[in-house]
Amino acid sequence: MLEIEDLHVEVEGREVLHDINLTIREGETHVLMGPNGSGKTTLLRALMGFGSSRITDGTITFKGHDITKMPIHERAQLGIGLLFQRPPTISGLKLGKLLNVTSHGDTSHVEEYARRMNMDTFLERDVNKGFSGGEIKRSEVLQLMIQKPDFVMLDEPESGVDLENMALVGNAIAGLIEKDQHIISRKKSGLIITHTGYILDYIDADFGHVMCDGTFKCHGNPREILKSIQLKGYKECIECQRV
Ligand SMILES: Nc1ncnc2c1ncn2[C@@H]1O[C@H](COP(=O)(O)OP(=O)(O)OP(=O)(O)O)[C@@H](O)[C@H]1O
Repeated sequence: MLEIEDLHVEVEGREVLHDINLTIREGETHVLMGPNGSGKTTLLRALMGFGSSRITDGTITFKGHDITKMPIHERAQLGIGLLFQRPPTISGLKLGKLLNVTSHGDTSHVEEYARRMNMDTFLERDVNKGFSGGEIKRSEVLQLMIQKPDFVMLDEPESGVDLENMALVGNAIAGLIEKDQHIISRKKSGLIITHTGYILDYIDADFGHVMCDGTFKCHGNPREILKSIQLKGYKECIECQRV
């Protein structure tokens, strides 16, 4: 579904990502770990097409299309969705209106999904305005449930979410990437940034990757990598060099 080849990305004139190679097949879920400032969010923003993450070299292929220079809305139309780490507040745009626009005319599920995410009383509020950290994450997941992307990128979906709502968010994310379906019929793929690994209690991720200083340092079983980071820190990942 997604193929990244030799990607280099600049932010504000500084090369933040280099030599990024990654293949994500249909039905696979990958998790991305790494220390603060290593470039994880920059990668997701480059994959979504934000100009602030400027691609200087390499290619991104999605469903057989070269999307390296494609604008954001066309990538979204092709089936890429992003849950932001810190999404912007959109004053003057009601959440309900945004969901109706995102649903491309099929608004039948908007209220049902909003209720499921405990966001039905937020539909008349401006997007993210005054929302708590956990409410923002529930709102972002709700938007993805309506968008139904084939490839879902999630930037720290656990951050700011209390334990009770973590189950709600975690199960909704599992639904987004069809973890409730048998592996053979699963069509959706995901790339999830996590520091804590809490999301792994709700989705069985297939592959884990560690990013340090703007490039991948290790690939492997997500739970094994997480355990190693918990016990020995990222130093071990850098030395491991299992790339
Ligand atoms: N707009 C910007 N201007 C200058 N530097 C930036 C900008 N955006 C990102 N950076 C820098 O790029 C580097 C990578 O940032 P990025 O947000 O991708 O890291 P991250 O791995 O997602 O970190 P975290 O785990 O803390 O969220 C950091 O050094 C950051 O300061």
